[in-house]
Amino acid sequence: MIHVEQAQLRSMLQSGVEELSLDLNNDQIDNMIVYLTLLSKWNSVYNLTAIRDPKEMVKQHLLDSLSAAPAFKDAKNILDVGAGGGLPGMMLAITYPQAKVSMIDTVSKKTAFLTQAKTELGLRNVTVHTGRVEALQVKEPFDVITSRAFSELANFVNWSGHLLADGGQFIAMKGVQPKQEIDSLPAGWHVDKLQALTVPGLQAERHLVFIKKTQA
Ligand SMILES: C[S@@+](CC[C@H](N)C(=O)[O-])C[C@H]1O[C@@H](n2cnc3c(N)ncnc32)[C@H](O)[C@@H]1O
Repeated sequence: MIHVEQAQLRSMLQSGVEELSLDLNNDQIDNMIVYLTLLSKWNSVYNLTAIRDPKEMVKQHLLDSLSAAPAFKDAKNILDVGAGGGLPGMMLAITYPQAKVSMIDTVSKKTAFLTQAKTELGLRNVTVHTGRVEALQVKEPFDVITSRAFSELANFVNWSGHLLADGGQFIAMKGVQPKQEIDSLPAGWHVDKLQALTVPGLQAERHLVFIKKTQA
């Protein structure tokens, strides 16, 4: 991306961030643009995302992920399952440097990109895992487990439930309100809250689904 285009992308991102009323400083916005540049560069070789136009990436990846960010403001230890090119995990790690953000994906070229981006962005709060989430074992369970464009809610909960701390929650990013998936949640889990999201520059429906363990 040439310099002029980067300035345009930055101003698009900045106005979206203002529309979302997010409290991000210039360094954080700059880091998001560095991430976007890396994603765009690696995408030509690694196929990290089908969206190739950087302006569409600002809307459909960066601002889409950032529209969910307020839901994570109190999280201390987040896992992004099926993080792919790092969405929403990278946006959360830049927005909340005080939180630990782990990302997992089965595809090693995607996690190689995430590891490189972590280094280039200087994100000390990021941990990257390669493999299936079902097989992941950690010492410290997560208080929030998230995913975007990952799987049906039942699979998400069944495959990652062992990683959730007591009192923790899943926050799934979905398009249209996933009524059927909610009805098919495994026993012992319930939807605590459903939230419609507005993404600057996008008309598409977006929802957050908050899922918690049902108390016995
Ligand atoms: C459609 S992509 C979404 C990527 C990213 N979250 C986004 O919104 O751009 C789903 C990702 O989940 C990963 N995946 C699929 N099954 C998985 C599993 N069992 N454990 C971890 N990652 C998985 C895939 O490799 C893929 O990168």
